[in-house]
Amino acid sequence: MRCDKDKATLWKAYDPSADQYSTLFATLRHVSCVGAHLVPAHTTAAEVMGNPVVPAHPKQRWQALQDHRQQLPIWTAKEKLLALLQRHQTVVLVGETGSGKTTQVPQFLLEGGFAGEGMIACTQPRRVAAITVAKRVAQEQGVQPGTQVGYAVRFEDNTTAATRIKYMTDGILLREALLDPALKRYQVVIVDEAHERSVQSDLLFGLLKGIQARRGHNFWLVIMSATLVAAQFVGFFPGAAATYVQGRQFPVQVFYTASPEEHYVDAAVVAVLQVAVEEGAGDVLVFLTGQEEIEAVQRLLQDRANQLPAKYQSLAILPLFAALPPDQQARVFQPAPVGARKVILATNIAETSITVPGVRFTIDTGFVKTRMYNAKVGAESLTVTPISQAQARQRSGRAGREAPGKAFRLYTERSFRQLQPASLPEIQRVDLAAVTLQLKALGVDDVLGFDFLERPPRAALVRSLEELLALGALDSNGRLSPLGRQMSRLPVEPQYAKVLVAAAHMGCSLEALAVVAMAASDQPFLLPRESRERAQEAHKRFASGEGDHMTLLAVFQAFHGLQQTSSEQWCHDNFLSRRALCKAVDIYSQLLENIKALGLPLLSCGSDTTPVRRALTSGLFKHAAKRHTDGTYKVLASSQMVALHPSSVLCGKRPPCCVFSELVCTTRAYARQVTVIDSAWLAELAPAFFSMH
Ligand SMILES: Nc1ncnc2c1ncn2[C@@H]1O[C@H](COP(=O)(O)OP(=O)(O)OP(=O)(O)O)[C@@H](O)[C@H]1O
Repeated sequence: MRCDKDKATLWKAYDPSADQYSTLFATLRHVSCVGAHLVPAHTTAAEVMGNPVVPAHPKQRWQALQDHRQQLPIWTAKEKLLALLQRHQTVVLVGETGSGKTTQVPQFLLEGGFAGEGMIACTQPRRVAAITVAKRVAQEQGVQPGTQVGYAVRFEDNTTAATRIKYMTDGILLREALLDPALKRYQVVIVDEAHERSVQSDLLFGLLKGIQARRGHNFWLVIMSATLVAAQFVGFFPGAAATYVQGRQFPVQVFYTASPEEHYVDAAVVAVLQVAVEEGAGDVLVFLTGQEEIEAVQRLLQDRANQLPAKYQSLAILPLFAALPPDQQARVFQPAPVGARKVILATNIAETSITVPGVRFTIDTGFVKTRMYNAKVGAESLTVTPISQAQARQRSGRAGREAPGKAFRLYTERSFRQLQPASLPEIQRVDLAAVTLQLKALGVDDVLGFDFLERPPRAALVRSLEELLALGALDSNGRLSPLGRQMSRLPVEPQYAKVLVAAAHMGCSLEALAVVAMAASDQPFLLPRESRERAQEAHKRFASGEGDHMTLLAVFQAFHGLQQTSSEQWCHDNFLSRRALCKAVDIYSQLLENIKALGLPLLSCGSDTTPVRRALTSGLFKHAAKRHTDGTYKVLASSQMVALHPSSVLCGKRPPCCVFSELVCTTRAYARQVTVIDSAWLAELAPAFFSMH
């Protein structure tokens, strides 16, 4: 749908040549701040008013929730769905975003007796969705989250023996299948957002099909999706039936720009300000591609919103991305401070399943960051790519959850029509080593013959088998080795799992755990524009001549010993992100428990870090590189030429041989997180790989 006439002005505003743009922009840029202000994102409504928020009577609130539930379109399909499940073990349910699938279907099945004495699992591609939906459904059931309705995500299990409906990430269900291959605790598994086709859900489809064949009539599957992909699933699961739910609760008006936008980030900023100026009440959800971009937009918006005249609502700008700590993510779901409009700057983690209360407007930049595996180079990279039409619909769908909404797409209608109908399934474009290891651990010996919904490229599967063989996770017959079984129990990529197991045998578990936890966390070094040089000086204190991993280790060790009170000041003085370091400590503790559970020794190598670098070599050898005469580096496995990343402490130091964590492809190929090694270690620690090459 094109924008209606009176709103055309809004979109003309994106055309720099149009008067509207310059007028509005001038207003926004030059009006001095007369009372308009930004409410700090963490201020609650009660704080702004100076009064506590008075909750409505719980009984009334519960009744209102029940009334709301029954108005959802899915209620018209309740009886039909239950009747279908009496006749079919698998039902594919297609319904528009906001029709009520995620929140209602598990409750229908529980009330319909399908859980028997067991549980209903409902999987989500993302943890934030699993957590928020579980909390909502617990409210609707009138119970505390974690009791009858609970959730489980990586590093957090909020369920008890009383739990009957369990929301979880698809990865968690796969991990449960490692210990309980028939998933006996569950009578029903619901795979939600099936169209997203995450690697984990693609593995689940094949696995669940096998479980259903073995368990027979006591195990139901419900595959839910907002897009029309029913035929593929019906064809895959024997005897499956499909059903459709018409309609959504509230309409969403979709707007496009009149002409293509050159800079989508700028366009997003202007669009938010225009909503603030031209639209009525309601919060705004903006889709961007990643943390750095979100933080940049947050700064820009804060600067510009400060100049809005007082008559416009203040903006409470809140980021939302996967690496954000849970308490900060939770702020997004709280009401906006009184007199303010929430502006949520999110990655695609806000794209499916979740309802952000208050959101009436979405702004869709049309881009997403996607993981792509380059088989030639044998490395993955994160690239900003256009979204698919299905993603655009999901994004718009977030606007009409509690009332009619508006979706502003920062691209033309023509561009929308040119987008792919759906994104390429993740399993077709990522490194499959982790997938193959998981399948082997689940008892699937013939990975090439596994019943995939859509088979990944054979060459990619073969390559992943070779990689696991080189890591020692498989024996020469292609079966999971004892080392491979240990690796499969560690919730990190296979190469890091190998580092951890090797480190345990080399007497340096504690150091390796710290390095892996730091590598898995976010960038800890802060470089504020205004004090860049001071920050660089501070960071130099941790720099190790042996490379970035040892530098990360030094930072971790210095931080880990601090008290909570002194750590804030210490991080501030050293220009380090306390958030990233706390996250690393969290991951460290989790991995420590995993290593203990495997019965591996937990030893420290003290100040000689040679064993840690050797352990790193035994996992990262695929990323080993030797210095070339011209100072660039040749990756031994692929012969690709790379440079050391400018952020590396080794940049300019030219060590003869190194291993690195990842390849980053921007204007040229860079090795990021680099460690100096002795080239003789390669043949010693990865003989299978270096004889193959
Ligand atoms: N946390 C919440 N707070 C407020 N309302 C909510 C919440 N979660 C769900 N709702 C309400 O329930 C409705 C149905 O949500 P539900 O997630 O079940 O829909 P859905 O069909 O699964 O949508 P999608 O495909 O987008 O996930 C929402 O539109 C919203 O009105």
